Amino acid sequence: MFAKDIGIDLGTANVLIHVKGKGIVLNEPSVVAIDKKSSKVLAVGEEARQMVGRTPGNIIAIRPMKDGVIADFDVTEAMLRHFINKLNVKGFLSKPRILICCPTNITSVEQKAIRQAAEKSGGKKIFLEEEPKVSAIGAGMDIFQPSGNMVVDIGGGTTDVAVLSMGDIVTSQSIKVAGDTFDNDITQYIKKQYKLLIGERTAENIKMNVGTVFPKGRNEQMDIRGRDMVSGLPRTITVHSEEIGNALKESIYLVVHAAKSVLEQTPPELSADIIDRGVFLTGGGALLNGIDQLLAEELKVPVFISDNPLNCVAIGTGILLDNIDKGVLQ
Ligand SMILES: Nc1ncnc2c1ncn2[C@@H]1O[C@H](COP(=O)(O)OP(=O)(O)OP(=O)(O)O)[C@@H](O)[C@H]1O
Repeated sequence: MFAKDIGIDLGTANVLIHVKGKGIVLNEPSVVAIDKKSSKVLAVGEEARQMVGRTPGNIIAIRPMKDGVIADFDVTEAMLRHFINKLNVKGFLSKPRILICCPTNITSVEQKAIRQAAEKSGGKKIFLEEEPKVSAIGAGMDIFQPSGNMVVDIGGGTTDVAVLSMGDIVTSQSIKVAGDTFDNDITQYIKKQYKLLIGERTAENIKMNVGTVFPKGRNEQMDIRGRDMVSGLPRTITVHSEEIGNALKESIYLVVHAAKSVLEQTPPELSADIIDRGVFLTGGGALLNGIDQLLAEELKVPVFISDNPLNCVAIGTGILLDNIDKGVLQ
């Protein structure tokens, strides 16, 4: 009987689900809205994201996996179950195998609980895989050959840097500096410079539309609204690329530093391969303006933004599941 195997990118910012034969069927933010009094889940995904920063006192819209770790396990489990149930796995001809990629820093207890949540939702066999490996595969790298491949995956909560060869990670580093940190840097800068309070979503919009991390990068401006810290009233200001670039500088150099230290620990033969093939950027942070140019300048190797960086992990799960009979998953 044909089972539609399922791949899940359980990211701190977004959850993507890939179903064999269908491609990516679900792509939603990792947000859950909860009624504080009854602890009832009111909304999950995009519907819950619309509520962030806009809820009345008794409702909270939370990101259960903020900062690259599972901050609230019960809510993460409820979210995972909600998304799998949406696929109506129980209506499949036979139980699917489920491959889940989750944040790199989670504990073995959390891993076990994620497995159990997926099993309860109807999975026959559950596999967990490391995110940088799967994103490298999704970016089109052939990591199963005896040659060096380097990937820098900049997500919402973590940046994972890894050198892979023969299907496994040779050297790697994971830091809790990624998209959320950049948003927070922008919020703090606007607060300090303009005495203006802005929400999470405004900070993210500034990062995407005006932000740059390369000195000769884009030169844009944008009007933003927030609450004046002195008068308490709404106020509009205009921000420019250069000032946002300065606000992001410190965090970006932590990413550069992580990439450099992984390269420094890489065996020379594999380093030579990386010079030939270049470094691939995956995850939403790969879309940050100028990040490819900055890394190329600092690492002295070619750097490429992969096609569809936000989808690499989900695409990678599909490729692994297609090759499951070759023993690519344990
Ligand atoms: N155009 C863009 N410019 C800059 N950042 C962007 C852009 N598009 C998305 N992002 C950022 O990418 C991040 C989300 O990326 P992604 O979905 O790869 O993370 P994730 O897989 O959920 O997180 P993690 O890998 O930490 O678990 C968010 O911080 C988002 O703001």
